[in-house]
Amino acid sequence: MQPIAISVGEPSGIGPDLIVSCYADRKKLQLAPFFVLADPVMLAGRAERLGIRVEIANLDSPQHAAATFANALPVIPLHNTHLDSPGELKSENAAGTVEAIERATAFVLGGEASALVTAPIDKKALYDAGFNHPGHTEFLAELCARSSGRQIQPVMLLTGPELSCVPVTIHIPLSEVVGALTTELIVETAQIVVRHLQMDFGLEKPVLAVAGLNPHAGERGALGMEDISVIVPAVQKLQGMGIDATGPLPADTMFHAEARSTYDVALCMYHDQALIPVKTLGFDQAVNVTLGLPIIRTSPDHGTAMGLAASGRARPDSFIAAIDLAARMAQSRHNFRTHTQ
Ligand SMILES: NC(=O)c1ccc[n+]([C@@H]2O[C@H](COP(=O)([O-])OP(=O)(O)OC[C@H]3O[C@@H](n4cnc5c(N)ncnc54)[C@H](O)[C@@H]3O)[C@@H](O)[C@H]2O)c1
Ligand SMILES: N[C@H](C(=O)O)[C@H](O)COP(=O)(O)O
Repeated sequence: MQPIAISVGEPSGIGPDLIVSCYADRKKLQLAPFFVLADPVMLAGRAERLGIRVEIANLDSPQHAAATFANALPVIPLHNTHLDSPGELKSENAAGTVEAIERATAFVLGGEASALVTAPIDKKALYDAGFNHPGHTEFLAELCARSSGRQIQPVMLLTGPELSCVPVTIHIPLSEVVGALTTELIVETAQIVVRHLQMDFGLEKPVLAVAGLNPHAGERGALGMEDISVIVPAVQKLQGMGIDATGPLPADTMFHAEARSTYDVALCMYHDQALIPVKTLGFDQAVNVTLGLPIIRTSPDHGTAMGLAASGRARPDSFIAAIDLAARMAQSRHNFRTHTQ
């Protein structure tokens, strides 16, 4: 397997802390080899602030990253510089943050890396600098579409040991959810989820639970019609395709332990319906995965946690889980392709 590419994320947040601390503990954690798209001076500065001894090797390409990994943290330097300003956003840093995502993605698309792990970005800081994508999920879809020349619908999966959820609508205001939710979108999202659960997670016949939108899944139309007019036809279509899907289920009672044991993934209608239960049950272990892309991409489930940058108090667990899951998914996809070709 090729090494994993990591984009540094927002340099003022905890991304750099997690990268250097995971590298320092790589043997104990048995991490798959990775390289980082980052400003090596900023990264070395953060390691020093944290009192972590890390040797950094600047590389031109990922070619020698796996061999280097045992002795030094392989870093492909950004063309843009990153100021080391923990906890303080700097507008000058935005260009390097976007560059890291773009170049790391290109290495995975080009086959020089097996998967992409993204450290968190501060979305508003990038919006203010002219970045016009809601988040990584949508940006990665555009980068992959540009490279493949075909339209890509990205799907966000948040997965933890106790629960996996997919929001059908992602980064949009709650007031726009009803307008964006269509039977076609639910069906297409579910199909992408099923395909990737088979290909990347080794599940032969995934079971989906589809959440309702309104209280009590609309109370038979008395508390909103979308459950009947939009979600029921989607579930029927999916069942007609042979997909094991049930719903719409009242969202308030589908996440308790016994309910969770009946499905592999909950298909939720909006961002917080999906992410609140996953992060509540496993904030330290859950991983954000983008499905629907030609590449594998994972990320920790948390954000930049600016207040913890350079403090030594950022928990690395979700970042470790993101690296581990990326490596397992890359292996699973490789096995799937080998067996189906
Ligand atoms: N993948 C991503 O790029 C990603 C994911 C989520 C949020 N974000 C962005 O991060 C920024 C901050 O978002 P937020 O404040 O809502 O969420 P956050 O996850 O950064 O922080 C929420 C709370 O959890 C704590 N926390 C987060 N990670 C932690 C860790 N590893 N160890 C210990 N405590 C931790 C924080 O200190 C804070 O109290 C926003 O701009 C948001 O868009 C980015
Ligand atoms: N919606 C995600 C969350 O709350 O964890 C997060 O914002 C990350 O989104 P991207 O991976 O698209 O940046």
